[in-house]
Amino acid sequence: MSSSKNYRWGVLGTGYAAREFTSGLQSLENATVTAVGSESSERASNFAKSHSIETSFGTYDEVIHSDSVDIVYVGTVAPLHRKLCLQAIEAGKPVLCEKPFAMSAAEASEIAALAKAKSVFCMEAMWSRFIPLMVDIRSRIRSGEIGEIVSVAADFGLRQTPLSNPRLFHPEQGGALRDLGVYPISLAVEYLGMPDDVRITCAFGQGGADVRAGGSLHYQTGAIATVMADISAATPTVATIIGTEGFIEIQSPMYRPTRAKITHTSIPGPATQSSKSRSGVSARVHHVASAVKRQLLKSGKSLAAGYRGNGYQYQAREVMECLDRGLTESSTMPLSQSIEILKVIDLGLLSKNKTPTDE
Ligand SMILES: NC(=O)C1=CN([C@@H]2O[C@H](COP(=O)(O)OP(=O)(O)OC[C@H]3O[C@@H](n4cnc5c(N)ncnc54)[C@H](OP(=O)(O)O)[C@@H]3O)[C@@H](O)[C@H]2O)C=CC1
Ligand SMILES: O=C1CO[C@H](CO)[C@@H](O)[C@@H]1O
Repeated sequence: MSSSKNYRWGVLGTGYAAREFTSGLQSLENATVTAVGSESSERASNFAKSHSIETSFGTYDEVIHSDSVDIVYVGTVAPLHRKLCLQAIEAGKPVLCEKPFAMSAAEASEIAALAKAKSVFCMEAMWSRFIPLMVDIRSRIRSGEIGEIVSVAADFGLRQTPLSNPRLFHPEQGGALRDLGVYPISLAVEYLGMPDDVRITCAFGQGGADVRAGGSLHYQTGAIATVMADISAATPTVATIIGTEGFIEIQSPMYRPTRAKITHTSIPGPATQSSKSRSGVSARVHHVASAVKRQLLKSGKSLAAGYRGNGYQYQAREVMECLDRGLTESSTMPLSQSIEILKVIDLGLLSKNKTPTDE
């Protein structure tokens, strides 16, 4: 389904995310960016010129209250997300807000509560969930192709320094967990829900930001997720979703993938004649090895799906389709999960085993 109405978007922010999002949005036929806002009228005006946007404002507030804006995109640094989302919702404007959705689960809950009270649409810009391959993977998992999900493993690491990317090393504007960890955690929360126990530890840099974070999420069902995020070292940036009847390996970059592999597994059959005739440990080893071989023989169907442009437009299309249908939330990225992602991050940042690092 694609939205029929033409929606006018107002962009808050003029940085990297705002630029990428605006380019993506401008590739959609039914969306127009009509206004951009910044804390500096010069930055807003330059952004408007380079993206052919008709109006620029030197405040975010003017965009939110502009009569020519139907939907607000919050693309500023995270400490401003709460305030800007609340202002937009108060003004009755649907909001799409960058990740991390807020600075804490408490802030996210406040936004979600106001959106609910005012019946205004609000969604975290977790663009990964709307990338075509992720949509395909979701539908396979929902139809039971790999059975019940018991484990998710995902990492996202970039090799950056405080000089190459100061925002990432700012304890409030970045940090490994809030900036990159949201993607692995979002995947775990999507397929396993809110964990019953979070065991994440962080290594903090001299500037106070967590530069590396890793650990596990545990569920009463016995399911376990492992997550890793790093802003100072590149990691494979891959993900694996494991079910009782198979697994899906999402190739790099796991947050906007185009390739994956699905493997269907089977329960190893009874021991073969030859292994039955052997005795002791060697027979057992032979039996397990041949079972593994049989499983691998059943494996390995490639999944591939490209995406158009920079991929940021799919989340915007979701917002507009939800509005067409009169919804105040997306079922693919519900606010309850944005809150859960931040609960996990809050717990991770509180972890007792803080390790200092030179980075
Ligand atoms: N979805 C994605 O792929 C990506 C998402 N992000 C997310 O987007 C948000 C912005 O990140 P990004 O665009 O990379 O950051 P940038 O540093 O490139 O831009 C930051 C933006 O926030 C505004 N801002 C307001 N107050 C401050 C302040 N005190 N210090 C710095 N900037 C400020 C800036 O100014 P002004 O508006 O006044 O011009 C600018 O618009 C973050 O939440 C980040 O996690 C980031 C990268 C990619
Ligand atoms: O969210 C993000 C997605 O990827 C970017 C790098 O390509 C990050 O910098 C960013 O914060």
